Amino acid sequence: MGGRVNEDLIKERRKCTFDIKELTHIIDCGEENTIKRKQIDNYILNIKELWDDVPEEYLSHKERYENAIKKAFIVLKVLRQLHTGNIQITDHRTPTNVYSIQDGIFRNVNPLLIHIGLFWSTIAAQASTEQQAEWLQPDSSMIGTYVQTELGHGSFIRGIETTATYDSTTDEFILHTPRLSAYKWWPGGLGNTANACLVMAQLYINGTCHGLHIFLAQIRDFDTHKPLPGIKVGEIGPKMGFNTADNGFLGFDNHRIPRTNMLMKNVQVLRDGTYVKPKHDKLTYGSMLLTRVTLISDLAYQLSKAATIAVRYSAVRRQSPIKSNEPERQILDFVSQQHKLFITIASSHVYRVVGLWMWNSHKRVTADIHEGNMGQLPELHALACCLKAISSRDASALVEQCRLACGGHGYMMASNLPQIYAYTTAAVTYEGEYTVLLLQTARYLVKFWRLAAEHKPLPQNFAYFEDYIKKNFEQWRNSPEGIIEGFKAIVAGKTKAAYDTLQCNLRNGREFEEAWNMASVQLTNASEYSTISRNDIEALQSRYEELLALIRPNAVGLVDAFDIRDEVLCSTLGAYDGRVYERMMEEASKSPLNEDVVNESFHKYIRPVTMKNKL
Ligand SMILES: CCCCCCC/C=C/C(=O)SCCNC(=O)CCNC(=O)[C@H](O)C(C)(C)COP(=O)(O)OP(=O)(O)OC[C@H]1O[C@@H](n2cnc3c(N)ncnc32)[C@H](O)[C@@H]1OP(=O)(O)O
Ligand SMILES: Cc1cc2nc3c(=O)[nH]c(=O)nc-3n(C[C@H](O)[C@H](O)[C@H](O)COP(=O)(O)OP(=O)(O)OC[C@H]3O[C@@H](n4cnc5c(N)ncnc54)[C@H](O)[C@@H]3O)c2cc1C
Repeated sequence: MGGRVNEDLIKERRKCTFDIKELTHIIDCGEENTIKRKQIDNYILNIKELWDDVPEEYLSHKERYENAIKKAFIVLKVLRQLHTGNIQITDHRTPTNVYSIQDGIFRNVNPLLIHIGLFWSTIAAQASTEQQAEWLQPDSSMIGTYVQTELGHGSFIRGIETTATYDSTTDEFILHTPRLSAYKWWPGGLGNTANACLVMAQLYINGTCHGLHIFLAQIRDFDTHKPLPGIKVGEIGPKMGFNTADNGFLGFDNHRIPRTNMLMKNVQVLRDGTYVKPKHDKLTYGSMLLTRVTLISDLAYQLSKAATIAVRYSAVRRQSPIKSNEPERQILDFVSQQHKLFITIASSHVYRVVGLWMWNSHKRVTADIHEGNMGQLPELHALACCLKAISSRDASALVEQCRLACGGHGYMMASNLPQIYAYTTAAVTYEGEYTVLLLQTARYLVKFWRLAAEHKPLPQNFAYFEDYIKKNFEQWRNSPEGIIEGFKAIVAGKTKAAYDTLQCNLRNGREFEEAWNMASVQLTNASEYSTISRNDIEALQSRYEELLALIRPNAVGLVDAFDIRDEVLCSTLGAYDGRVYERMMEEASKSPLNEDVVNESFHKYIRPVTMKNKL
């Protein structure tokens, strides 16, 4: 859409006091990544078949999938070319959003998300060298997915019922779904797209269960795409979001796969049925750990999209004068609006930085694991659980806050805020449900509290538990260091309270698991435990209001620095030029209900009633 940029946005951009490009480069982790991202964007923007004229909301469930899968394979081809061809990408999984353009292409989810994001990465991390050489061929016919959750078992994966029984006479595993609750349910791309999958199943050898292991199974014929004999597979139906992801169900009726299809890097089953244990029990859960880490950066990016839309709109939208004799003000001038939006910008930066830090920690810990050192794995797991849970919960709450901050227009699908919310809130549940993951972190903290309470040596990271017990915490100081100290006190106090409740439940004769369950609200809830006083809170509040006023002139600059193209934002409210009302009218004109001046339903249903009364 051509035309002038909105006057208010022009003024906002003139007010900005910092170098927007410099911040963009920081966000992209270096100017070279910004250049790379823009190269990819421009390349992909020129592929016409990837860009729709008709908003996907007007398509049926089936049409949406068909449109998305068409695009997914064009994108897959481009990604392969990028890796081998003229634009070199060195580390495509760094969380710098070099592929953020995909959000614009799909406005929803790439049906190959799990194929690219989980299937290949799990093989790369958990298959033996020989298996990788065979399966990770660039011209492989496999389109895969990650099949773990069952109709009856999501969070508690030890309860998974699908079995893989070793048959030494044929050197095969027999995959079986014993009952309805054991049907696999949810995996992305399983419904229609995948012809292969990684299945999490209970391994049985000679009647002994060895727990959960991962197996590669072909489920559809590579040529005809028909389900193989013994496979029942399909799509699970419409969801709140993720509607282009063809999430599916899957049942096995004694389906045989070769023994060598178990992922055997960390654990092996030999030809004679000998089971060779892994070095750590939970290495099989490695893909979940990696995805949790990756998600933090993705959620930061979703926040930056929502903030860009809501801040630009708030600079353009004028509503109510502040003083009665003045013209209507930009809604961005209302301090309550600033409070809603600036926290979103800040949170995006926080989760971007912490996501990158976690990404690097994951790389470091994985390298240690390759050397046989598992020492850092529990801490990484505890951090990943907590940060995945908190970032997804914060991101969905803040995206919703941005939607509300755009008033009624934020409720329009054309604002793209409802879609960003539907996408973001799914992450609270998948890849480890919020409460369940918080309880994993609580389990880790309580272990160290127990050491502190028993005056046993603590690792350096937990020295503050001892400080709390010895009341060594300094008086509250209004400074970044003071805030960190305050947080440490809160963690220590909260852990102590939960631990005390747990002990009390145990003293009252409860079994540990039951005592844990009774303490679980305390284990997941925070309280105030620091030495902060009422005066400190008042000082913090006024500092916060000062900061809102300081950020105000830079608000548009800050979101411009996220450098998200209009084609990715897909929003009538958030485009760079701020021509909100023109875009809204243009989008409305695409509604099929505007195709005919008089809709045929008038003649069929309305007129017979309204005119009958007149006759
Ligand atoms: C690329 C982007 C893609 C985005 C789209 C993603 C689409 C979505 C995909 C999915 O959702 S896939 C399915 C994901 N499912 C889950 O995340 C299930 C969540 N549940 C669990 O992870 C586990 O059941 C549990 C809650 C961690 C409990 O596991 P389990 O019952 O086996 O454990 P316990 O016997 O209680 O032992 C806990 C023990 O194990 C340690 N631990 C647990 N997980 C890990 C891990 N991943 N890595 C390392 N260690 C782990 C934990 O610390 C405990 O240790 P101890 O305290 O006993 O020392
Ligand atoms: C969009 C989407 C995509 C997905 N993609 C995939 C995929 O590709 N592959 C795949 O295998 N799976 C996938 N999943 C499934 C996902 O991993 C599960 O939904 C998730 O792990 C939660 O399990 P559940 O749905 O069974 O919830 P439940 O475990 O039944 O949880 C329901 C409630 O019970 C509570 N609860 C459960 N256990 C405890 C406990 N121990 N203590 C306290 N409270 C508890 C939870 O907090 C929650 O409030 C996807 C899910 C979604 C929504």
